[in-house]
Amino acid sequence: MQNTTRDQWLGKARTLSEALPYMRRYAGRTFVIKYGGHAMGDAGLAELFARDIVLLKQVGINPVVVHGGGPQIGQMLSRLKIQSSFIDGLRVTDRETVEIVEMVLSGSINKQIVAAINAAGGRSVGISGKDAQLLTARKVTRTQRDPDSNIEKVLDLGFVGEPYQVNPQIIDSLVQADIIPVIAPIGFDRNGDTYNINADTAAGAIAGALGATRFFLLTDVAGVLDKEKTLIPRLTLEQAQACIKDGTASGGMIPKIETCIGAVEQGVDAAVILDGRVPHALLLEIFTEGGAGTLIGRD
Ligand SMILES: Nc1ncnc2c1ncn2[C@@H]1O[C@H](COP(=O)(O)OP(=O)(O)O)[C@@H](O)[C@H]1O
Ligand SMILES: CC(=O)N[C@@H](CCC(=O)OP(=O)(O)O)C(=O)O
Repeated sequence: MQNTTRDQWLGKARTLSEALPYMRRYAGRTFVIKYGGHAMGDAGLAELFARDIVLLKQVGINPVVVHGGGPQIGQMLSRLKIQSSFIDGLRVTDRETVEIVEMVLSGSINKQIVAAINAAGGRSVGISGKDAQLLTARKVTRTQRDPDSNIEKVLDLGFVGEPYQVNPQIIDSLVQADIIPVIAPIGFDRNGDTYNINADTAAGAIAGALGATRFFLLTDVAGVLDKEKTLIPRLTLEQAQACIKDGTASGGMIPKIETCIGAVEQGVDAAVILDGRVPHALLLEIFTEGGAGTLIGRD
């Protein structure tokens, strides 16, 4: 019994000691963390996530949180009896829907995350892509070939946007004031229209514009899995492309990998896809030798 306790203590000490070189390496660096709607489902996990973000700040890293909330938007729309459909993983968003999307993302979810970080001892401020012109969006278009006529038609997704211009000044100002920014993926255009932006895409564009050292995508799988469902710990940009081409990645994993590739090409050192349902997934990934998810980097 006594030995177990001693071994446990030694184990904890070893883990803390192992973290030291990583703390040194990452002090002063910016990490962008995309916190997905599935990953934030459980209240206990959400509290641990907030504590981990505060810990990162405490050891000198500058965390920037970009959140999603797809399942929560879906719940609100069904409560209001508004139908919702998706094209290529993007929610078709009419004028009525974009109001609900903004209300759920910028209103309730954003403030819940901010409150959790503040309750864990951090100083956090919630903004959306509309604040200080952070995310100018342009309308997303998709085309589909009609199988009978073979004619390509343009599909209208409504107010679905993609980042066109990222102006990260407001993030820099918050970071310099030691505040942890929490960002809702809502954009605007010059006509004053509001756009619903996929949270992965928004986070990747922000990570790229900030030249972040790391970009983390917290999701509901261990990372990128191979065809035998085994976790792939590391992918080069070429290998990541191949995963999409050869069908290893499908569905929601495709835009995630594409976003990671885009972020690395824009100057992010490495992007990591990891399981947000694992307690302290971020800490394990950042401060331990093995890491926890799939790291996508230049080499
Ligand atoms: N090779 C793969 N490795 C891991 N997940 C994959 C792979 N191919 C497809 N997926 C699917 O991608 C999903 C993650 O994308 P998505 O559901 O859009 O996540 P989120 O809601 O967190 O944005 C996984 O739950 C899994 O079903
Ligand atoms: C255009 C589009 O599809 N926007 C997403 C925005 C939220 C999101 O991306 O949330 P997750 O990261 O939790 O999936 C949506 O409406 O669901």
